[in-house]
Amino acid sequence: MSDDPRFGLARHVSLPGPLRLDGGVLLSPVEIAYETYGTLNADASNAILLCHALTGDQHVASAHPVTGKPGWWVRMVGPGKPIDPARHFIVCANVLGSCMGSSGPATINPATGAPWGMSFPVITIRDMVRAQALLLDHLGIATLHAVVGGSMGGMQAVSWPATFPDRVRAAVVIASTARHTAQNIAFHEVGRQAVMADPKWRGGAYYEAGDPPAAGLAVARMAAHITYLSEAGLTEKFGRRLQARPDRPDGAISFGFDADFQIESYLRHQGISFVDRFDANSYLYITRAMDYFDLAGEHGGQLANAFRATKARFCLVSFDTDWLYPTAESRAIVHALNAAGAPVSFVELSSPYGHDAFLLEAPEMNRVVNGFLRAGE
Ligand SMILES: CC(=O)SCCNC(=O)CCNC(=O)[C@H](O)C(C)(C)COP(=O)(O)OP(=O)(O)OC[C@H]1O[C@@H](n2cnc3c(N)ncnc32)[C@H](O)[C@@H]1OP(=O)(O)O
Ligand SMILES: N[C@@H](CCO)C(=O)O
Repeated sequence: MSDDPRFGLARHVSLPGPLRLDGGVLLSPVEIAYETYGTLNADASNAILLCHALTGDQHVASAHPVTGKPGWWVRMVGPGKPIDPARHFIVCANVLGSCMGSSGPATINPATGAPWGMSFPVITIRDMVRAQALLLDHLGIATLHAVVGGSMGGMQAVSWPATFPDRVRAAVVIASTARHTAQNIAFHEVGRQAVMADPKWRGGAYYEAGDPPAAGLAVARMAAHITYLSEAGLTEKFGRRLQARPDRPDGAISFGFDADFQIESYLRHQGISFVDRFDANSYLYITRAMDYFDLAGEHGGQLANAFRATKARFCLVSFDTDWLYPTAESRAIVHALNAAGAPVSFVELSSPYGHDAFLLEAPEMNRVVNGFLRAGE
């Protein structure tokens, strides 16, 4: 860990709260693990809050402590990048319910001295946002220069001006939506049932045995990962090609149930590597939070109502091959912003990579985010 403010500083804070959750529970204390990059300027006007997606974390531009891989948005965050520690004070916090240091099912319930497990309260995207606001209070940041996020990070980004209309000047919402559809909920339910069907899940009380429901979580990730890709991307990357195996040097079909196709081997790899870095109960809680997300529902059934009180500028970005949160979902937000009279720019970008395109090299996305942020500086 470097003390150089241009690089990520890993921090953790235990805030007394209490935080009143949408489900009615008062959470106290509120543990938040977060990273900062750059320096807060004298009038605290250069803060950017980055919001991570479902399985992301605070390590946005620093190496992941388990996998050792570079942070999940090094393409967007860093010296000379659109979100630049030379200009911005960048904050990225592990969301409530996750497993990288913030309060969640794997953390200790102070009332019992044992991990919360499934007694952790059900949380919402708005609860995540409120926890982030507590962190900003702690950091002395009254108003954000911008809040930025993709996928579930975009749900938080679009919720921020709706929840705290005066605390954010700009929101960048990428590959996201203002609500989960029946199809979104359906895929999540398949994943949750895979976790719960694993006998090692034990009703969520697997921490002390040290033997988590890895098989169930891996299957959940495999199913979910398909939704992050596109048919064109899968065809280009794998097609119907067979996986090379030591027992089949001629590359012929094996007529069995091992991973014969490259796509099968790839998905198994994605599933197996995921369980090393993620907690199964957190997966249940966060997917549930996403399923409950319905910004219009939170505002009397009219999405435009969510934006009437804010003066924030908005930037919406979608990808043409994202069938998880297709462009129509971004357009619905744009229409609501127009109806509310909020300034918004919107672009649909072309990419063969589906939903996860926002995590990959996307020069156009960087150009759009850079231009939008600079216009407010
Ligand atoms: C947004 C956030 O907040 S962070 C969370 C985001 N991170 C993730 O979702 C991590 C998992 N997701 C991914 O890997 C996503 O596809 C991306 C977009 C992040 C990365 O995409 P890409 O760089 O194109 O990587 P790709 O999808 O090809 O996966 C590469 C991995 O598959 C492996 N792989 C590729 N082909 C095969 C195959 N036929 N058989 C087995 N493994 C394979 C590679 O060896 C590599 O393994 P490694 O990650 O252990 O090094
Ligand atoms: N692949 C990303 C985006 C999913 O929405 C993740 O796992 O968090």
